[in-house]
Amino acid sequence: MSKRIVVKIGSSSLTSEQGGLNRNQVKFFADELASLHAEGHQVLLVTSGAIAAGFRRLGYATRPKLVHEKQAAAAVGQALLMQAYQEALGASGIAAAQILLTRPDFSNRGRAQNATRTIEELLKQQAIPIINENDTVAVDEIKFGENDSLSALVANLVKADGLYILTDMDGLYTGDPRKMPEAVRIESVDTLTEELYQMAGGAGSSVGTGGMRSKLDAARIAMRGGVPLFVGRVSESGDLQAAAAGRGKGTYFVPALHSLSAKKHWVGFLSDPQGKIIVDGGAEDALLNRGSSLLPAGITAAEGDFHPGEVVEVVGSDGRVLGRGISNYAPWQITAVAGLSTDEARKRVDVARIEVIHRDEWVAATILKEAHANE
Ligand SMILES: Nc1ncnc2c1ncn2[C@@H]1O[C@H](COP(=O)(O)OP(=O)(O)O)[C@@H](O)[C@H]1O
Ligand SMILES: N[C@@H](CCC(=O)OP(=O)(O)O)C(=O)O
Repeated sequence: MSKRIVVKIGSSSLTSEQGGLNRNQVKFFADELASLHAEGHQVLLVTSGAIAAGFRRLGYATRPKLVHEKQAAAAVGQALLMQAYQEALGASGIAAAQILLTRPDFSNRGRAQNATRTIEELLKQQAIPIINENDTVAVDEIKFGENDSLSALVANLVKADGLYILTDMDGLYTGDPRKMPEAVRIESVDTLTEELYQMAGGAGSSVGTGGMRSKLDAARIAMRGGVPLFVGRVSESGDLQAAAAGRGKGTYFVPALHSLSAKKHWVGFLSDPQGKIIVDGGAEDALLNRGSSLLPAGITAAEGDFHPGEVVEVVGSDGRVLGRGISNYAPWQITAVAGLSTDEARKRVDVARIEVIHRDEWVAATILKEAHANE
């Protein structure tokens, strides 16, 4: 059966500690991806390595530490990286497509939809989208730094059937095997516990960034999106196909069966609320206990500067956050109809939908907390 597969390859698998791209490794991974592609799967690649590939070419002796230096190194290395993938995938007749993303590309629904549409078209045309963070424009507050979380967000965005995070270690161990030789591999994980986080350490080499800790962060994102995840090593021909078939050298993370719709997932976990709507006790009960939409009658006020279609928090009369949803109204329209019956409201405002927040575009705070508790 054809699957949609996101593969993430870390800097440590593609570059050497002294800097520079290992073209043989790029060729090896490109061939692995081409094999999956030839089996009829839709393949997306999230690749790191721009900074590590570029710093020596730019004249730095070691991987730079300052943000603008890393950005400069990435600008050089990203071109080298893409050139190597183009060449290696081209040999199998596959077009390699570069996509550079930053955090707002996920939190802004319009941008997320645009990215999705482009990716869908590339997949339809049998290309392999090759994704990295847009390092030259990402500043501190919006930077992923490592690509593990980025790959999980991509997997959720495209509703992947699986995410494969490839690294230099064959899975998550009970401790960092570089420091604890007695550590043993964990074969499968269905709940992310504090204990697991204690076992996961930082990066294993000077070119890697997040270590196993950032891979667990990625697992948290992928699992709440319902995407199964594999973290492990692909070092011999056929390893990636084996991993995709459930026989990989690594750890499998199995998400809970139920998951939110893509839209609710975006509202709950990716969006950036732009304001607040304050509601009375009746609306609170309707939203939290009766699965209803938010109607004008239960609203007391709106705060913030948001536009219809943007996400807002819904707050009870005591200030507690009840959840968040997409507002179909601007704040002035809410003020005009707050407390009115639906019929009265219809006479005062011209809106696409009379529900201020539709139930399909609403996520209760309890669901968000539950998701965190299970992580
Ligand atoms: N509990 C653990 N199990 C396995 N590896 C671990 C663990 N804790 C820390 N690590 C380290 O994580 C490294 C992989 O992450 P990282 O260096 O960021 O690579 P990448 O560039 O592939 O993302 C391994 O080389 C290993 O040294
Ligand atoms: N965007 C950066 C990623 C940095 C990095 O090393 O990430 P990772 O391999 O996930 O630890 C780059 O391409 O260099």
